This record gives sequence, structure tokens and C-alpha cells, in this order.
Amino acid sequence: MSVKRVLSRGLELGRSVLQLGLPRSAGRLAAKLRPEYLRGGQPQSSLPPRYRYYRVSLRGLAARLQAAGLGRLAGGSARSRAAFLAFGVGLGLVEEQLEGDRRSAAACREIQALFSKKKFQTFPEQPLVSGYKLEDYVIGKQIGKGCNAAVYEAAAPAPVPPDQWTGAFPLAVKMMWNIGAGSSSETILRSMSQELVPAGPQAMRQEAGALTLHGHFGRLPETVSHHPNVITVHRAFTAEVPLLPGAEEEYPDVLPARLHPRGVGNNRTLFLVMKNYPRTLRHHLEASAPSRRDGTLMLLQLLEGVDHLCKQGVAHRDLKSDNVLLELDSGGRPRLVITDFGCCLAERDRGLQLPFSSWWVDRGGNSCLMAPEVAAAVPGPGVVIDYSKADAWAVGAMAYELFGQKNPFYGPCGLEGRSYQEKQLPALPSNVPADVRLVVRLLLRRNPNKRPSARVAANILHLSLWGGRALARLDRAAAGKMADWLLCESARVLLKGVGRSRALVEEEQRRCFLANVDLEDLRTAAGFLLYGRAQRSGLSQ
Ligand SMILES: Nc1ncnc2c1ncn2[C@@H]1O[C@H](COP(=O)(O)OP(=O)(O)OP(=O)(O)O)[C@@H](O)[C@H]1O
Repeated sequence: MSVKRVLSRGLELGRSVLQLGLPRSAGRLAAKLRPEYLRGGQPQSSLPPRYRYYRVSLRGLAARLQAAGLGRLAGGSARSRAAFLAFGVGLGLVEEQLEGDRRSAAACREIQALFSKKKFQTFPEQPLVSGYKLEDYVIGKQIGKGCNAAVYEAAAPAPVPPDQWTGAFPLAVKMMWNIGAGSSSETILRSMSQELVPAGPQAMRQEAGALTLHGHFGRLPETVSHHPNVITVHRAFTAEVPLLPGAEEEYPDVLPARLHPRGVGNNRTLFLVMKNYPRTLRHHLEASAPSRRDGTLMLLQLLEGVDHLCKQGVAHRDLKSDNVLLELDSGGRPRLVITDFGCCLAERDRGLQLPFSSWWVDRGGNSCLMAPEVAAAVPGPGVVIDYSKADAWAVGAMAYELFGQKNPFYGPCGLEGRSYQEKQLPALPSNVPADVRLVVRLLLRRNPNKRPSARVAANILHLSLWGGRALARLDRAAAGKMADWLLCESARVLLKGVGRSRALVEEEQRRCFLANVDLEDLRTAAGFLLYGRAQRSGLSQ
């Protein structure tokens, strides 16, 4: 297929998307691109860079859709679209089902491939070029403290003496407290390797004479790829423990003896450098109750983050509002990142299965938010705990906090993950969207086999948030609309999000959805949504 034809299809697709409510900027884009295409030339150098990107992206999208047998979408009749694009969604398509399934699954794969290829923008915008030693940073005041570390604001300045630094502190340095891990880099890294799970590809440098990972450390720690809802550790290195502001007053016991007579800490420890976020989710929720839209978006982001971890074989096991950091996007919507991987399960060989042979085996951090299958497990020979849905359960419990309620699993009279009954769960307020209440109820199912995965739960929210009129009637007649909608979402996300220095939270989430779109998961999500809506309409009759 010629480039011209592909571009033509791309533009047609773009126009059909315009009819479905793309902003004026996309109209201007189409107008810019059209004459260019007609001239049949390469992108003009006068074309603004973001338009050039659009052109390329649309061409890529059109080519991929064509490859998936979806090229007729833009120009075809409604009937042929339905035949090509029947996504099924549990709608009882019979003779077309198998063929439709095959094509639909292929289409999902194509969309997924397209969106997972274009990586999310990573922080920092100006990548750190050095920063592998403590002296590269100016350390400011303490911004947080947990049971295992103190966290300080920091900057990686141009060569200015630290005491003359007057700039901002865009980074956060987490100094681990090292009590039993010895003072060699190798043992420190081995005993704190979970902290390295969110380390980016450049986080650790292999240098002669300095910290080596590929050499004596042996096994590389399991790391996860970048995701907008998971913290990225930009640098990780070991260094001698310094006397930082507040150390003597706040954590004297964990300092090395050379710094404090009471200290029992080791001389050297692990430092992690991250972006400095303005607050934790807990602080944010204490300051104000989020709107229902923000609450829903936050729930969605936690599920997207957890799904990403799950797919990479990691269970966080310590989810709580203190371990989620928050910033606002340029539109004022909260963006969340999951942080603090100190309790996570990240075993290359075993995935999310943990042999639970004795009470000595560590089941994770936050005992209040331990899923039933973890909390109620009894150790013994051959016993294995499956963590694949444990974090999703914890997100279900946190959802109460996102909507201004007390977490039902907290406090002396709170429910216990080990023993609660589903009917004991308090109802979320009626102003919480009904589909969200459904998701929370499903996430808190005791039986993990009946609980949706984080992916499916996120998909329910995506369908509910962005599905709009196309999904208002999830019946047979809507099958084509569903498919059209997925493709239009693809074009819409391509057109809308690009060109900004950083996408808005909603755009990021839509991109996450498309980067993970899978027929089976989508069907399951739609099934749950149908079930919930049918139940509600049954109740209201
Ligand atoms: N990147 C960051 N930006 C801003 N503040 C941060 C950052 N990382 C951590 N903090 C702050 O520091 C606190 C402690 O960090 P963290 O939870 O990672 O430490 P910890 O000792 O491992 O915690 P825990 O007690 O849960 O094991 C956080 O609750 C938060 O207030």
C-alpha cells in the first residue's frame, strides 16, 4: 500500500475522529496536512514539529490498522465495520464470533503495539548526566521519614559550591538506614535490592573501582520499566553516611558510631535519587476531599500502576496513602506515583508466587491492607501465596480514602482482611459514581478467583469514563460502535496528547488503556460493567 493511500486513510480516520469530538486544534491539523498530502511530498520543513509528528503518527496508525484488516473502517459502511470490528464484548455473536474474535484480538494487539511503542515521557526532562555520587548533590531540608529511611530535598547543580546554592530542589534523595547490612556496596545492594526495583536504566553506573552490579553483585535486581504511575529511581549508589540536617535529633540510633555515640548503624549505605514530589497522597487527602472526577482518576491511576507492576512480576505489598506521591498536572488534576518498594516481592524465577513454609517468611508490609488470601494464609510444606491480585485488593480498600471516607480496614475497630465478610463493607457515599462503587465492591471480594485483576478493574473504569455514548448501550447493536470507539480513541490520543511538554493525567490514562488493550480483558471488564448496570436497573425497577 502506498504512503499516499495510507496517509489518506489516516486523514479520513482523523476526520471521523473530529466528528466524534476532537478539539479544534485537530481540525487545524487536518487542514494543514491535507494540502501537504495532496502535493504528495515529505513533511514541509515549515510545518511545525508537532504537526509533523501527527502526520507520522497518523500514517503509522493507519498502516497498523490496515495491517490488522481494519483499513476499511474509515471509508466502509457501518455493516462492514461491524463485520471487521465486532469486538463481541459478551454480546452473543454466534457465527461471526470466531472470525470476529480473531480479527478483534489482532486489532487489539495492533493498537497495543502502537501505544506501548511510544514510551511515556520520563522525568527529568533534562536527564541527569552525572549524579552517581553524593557530592554531586546539594542536599536541602528533610522532607520525609519512614521506618527505614530519611528523605531530603536535593538538587544536582552545575558546579556551584553547595553552600552557595540558591536554586530549587527538584530531586529527592532517600538515605536508607543501614543497621545490619554491613558496609560493603555488595552486601548493601543485596540486602536492599527491593529498593532498586523502580530503578531506571541509567540508575547505576558500572565504573572501575566503584559500585559494580554486573561484577560481584552477581544477580541484577528485578527492575520494572517506566510507567507514569510508578516512581522512577534515577540514580542509586552507595556512599558513607553523612550527618544531614536533623539527623542527630531525629534518628541518632541509626547513625554510625563515628557520627553519634548511641548510633548502631553501618558506615555506608544506599542512596536513591528520585523526583521530588510536593506531597504524599495522605497529605493531599488530609488537606481536601477530592472531587468525584479526581477520586475516580486517582483510583484508575493506582490500578494502572499496580497492573504495570503485576505484568512485570512485582507485588508492592505495602500500598498505603503514605507510599503514594502526588503532584498536580498543568490542568490541576492529581497525578499519582506508587513509591517505596522496600517490602515488595520481585523474584525473577517465582513471579508472584511466594512459598509460605513458615511464619519466618515475610508476607509484606502493611498488615492492615493485606488481602484475605495473604492475611489468612497458614504456613506449611507446599503452601504458596499467590500475590497476583493482592495489591488490587489493597487499592480497593484505599478507594474509601480517595472518596473522603475512613478506610474500613484501619483502626482498632476496623475490619480485618483475614476474617471480614463482604456484607460488612460500608457503602460508599451515593455521590460516588455507580460504576466506581461496583469496581470497589469487586476489588474487595474475598475470593481472588472472583476478584478482577487490576487490569480488568482499570478497564471497567476506562470504559465507564471514556466510553460515553458508544458504550451507553452494551448490546448487540453497539458492537460496531464499541470497535469504532476503540479506533477513534487511538486516533484521538495520538492527535491530542502530542506536542505538550507533558501529557495531562487524563491523556496519560487513555494512553495506558490503549497500550494494554486486550480482547479478553476488555470483554471481562464489559461483562462486569453489564452485570453491575443490570443489577442496578433491576433494583431501581
Ligand atoms: N520522591 C519523593 N518526593 C517527596 N517526598 C518523598 C519522596 N520519597 C519519599 N518521600 C517522603 O518520605 C517519606 C518516607 O519515604 P519512604 O516511605 O520511601 O520511606 P521508608 O522508610 O521506606 O518508609 P516505610 O516506613 O513505609 O518503610 C514518604 O512518606 C514521603 O513523605
